[in-house]
Amino acid sequence: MNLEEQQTTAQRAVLVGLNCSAHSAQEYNATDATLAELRSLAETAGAEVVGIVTQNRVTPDPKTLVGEGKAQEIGEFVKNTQAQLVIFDNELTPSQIKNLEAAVGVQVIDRSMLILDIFALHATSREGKLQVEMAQLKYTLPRLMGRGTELSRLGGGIGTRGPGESKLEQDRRHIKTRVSLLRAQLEENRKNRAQQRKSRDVSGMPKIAVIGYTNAGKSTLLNALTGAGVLVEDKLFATLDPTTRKLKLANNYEALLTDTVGFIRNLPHHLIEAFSSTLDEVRFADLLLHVVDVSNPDLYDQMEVSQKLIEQLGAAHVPVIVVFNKADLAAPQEIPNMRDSIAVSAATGAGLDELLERIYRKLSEREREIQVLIPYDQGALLEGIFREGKVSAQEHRENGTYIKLRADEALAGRLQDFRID
Ligand SMILES: Nc1nc2c(ncn2[C@@H]2O[C@H](COP(=O)(O)OP(=O)(O)OP(=O)(O)O)[C@@H](O)[C@H]2O)c(=O)[nH]1
Ligand SMILES: [Mg+2]
Repeated sequence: MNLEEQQTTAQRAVLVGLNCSAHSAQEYNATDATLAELRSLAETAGAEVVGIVTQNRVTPDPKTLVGEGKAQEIGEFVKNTQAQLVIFDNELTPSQIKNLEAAVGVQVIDRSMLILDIFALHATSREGKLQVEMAQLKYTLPRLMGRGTELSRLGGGIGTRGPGESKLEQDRRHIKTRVSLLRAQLEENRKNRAQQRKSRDVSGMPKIAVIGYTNAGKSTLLNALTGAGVLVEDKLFATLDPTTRKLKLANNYEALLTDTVGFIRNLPHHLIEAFSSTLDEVRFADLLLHVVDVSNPDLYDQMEVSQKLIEQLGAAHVPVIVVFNKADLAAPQEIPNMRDSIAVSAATGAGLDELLERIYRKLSEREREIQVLIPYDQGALLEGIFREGKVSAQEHRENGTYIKLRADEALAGRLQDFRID
């Protein structure tokens, strides 16, 4: 049975956001935008949001995050609305969860647990499931530990679902063994991916990764450009497993386009760690298409979040084209004018031809290191090599001149027959 079908009626949920003026850390600053996002996340997980409670406080309360009085107020609200679940926008410690559950009388989870829950619902591949389980064992489990029988009473609700679910009632020793096993399997996966990448590299096709905030339209763009048929949904984190398709460009030039898992603010770091093998697709790409939902009022913050994650993933060196998607929903003056950016609509197809051209141009500018041996009777080639390439080594050999250089696509193409790398 599908996990999503297990929950026949929506769980009624109250959302809570704390805004601490004295805190610079983003996770302590719930805003209208983060709460709107929390609502989408909750609805994607199958909850019905019955109310939102907020508090402004100078610093978080170590015991209950919000103040004691506020916690009681939430409890009242839960009773009046017959809510079954309280979801905090801010990160909670295991002891805060325990104290809050005692105060409000129903299950309490935080934003990261909710995100992991959605990941658990949407993971389909074996690798995806292993990655989610690893993150759940590391993040969710410590927050659910020690509740013993209480857990079975709460059983199966949002925040406790997924491949890690059956492990929740096992003891720490078993969990440790499971974590080591998962780590070994994920390492194996990483090696396989590296191997796959290597064989793709041999094909010489450049690799493009489609990245960006969740729900920006990455899968829709992949489908529109390649006819891939990837699932598209107005839900957060519809895509967890990367899909790669061939992209045909001008002059019979081809590239590999990969759709990736979406980004979101305050992404649990255990999740980034667990997904590192799929996120390697980003680091080793030759070009990133950073897809932005230009119709979202939160677009600048979303772009910043994606930018930071690109850096965190070690992909800051990869060239980027910013794709302002959903242009059909935005007024032209709302679309930012930036270097290396383009407005498109993956839904209507507007702007896609120009995007393909830009991709082609950007990839042709791409430089890579090659090694050539130029026979002495082909000396005329040397002039072009020294004019257009960046030569780092040169040596006269018996059957020609050996040269190591960085060359763009055009030069590398001209030298194809003389390559020895
Ligand atoms: N109006 C409009 N809607 C779009 C456009 N592109 C995508 N959408 C819609 O936006 C929603 C999200 O699209 P997806 O392609 O699933 O987004 P994604 O970035 O892959 O999302 P995740 O995989 O969940 O991170 C869907 O409802 C799409 O139909 C567009 O250009 N215009
Ligand atoms: Mg997607």
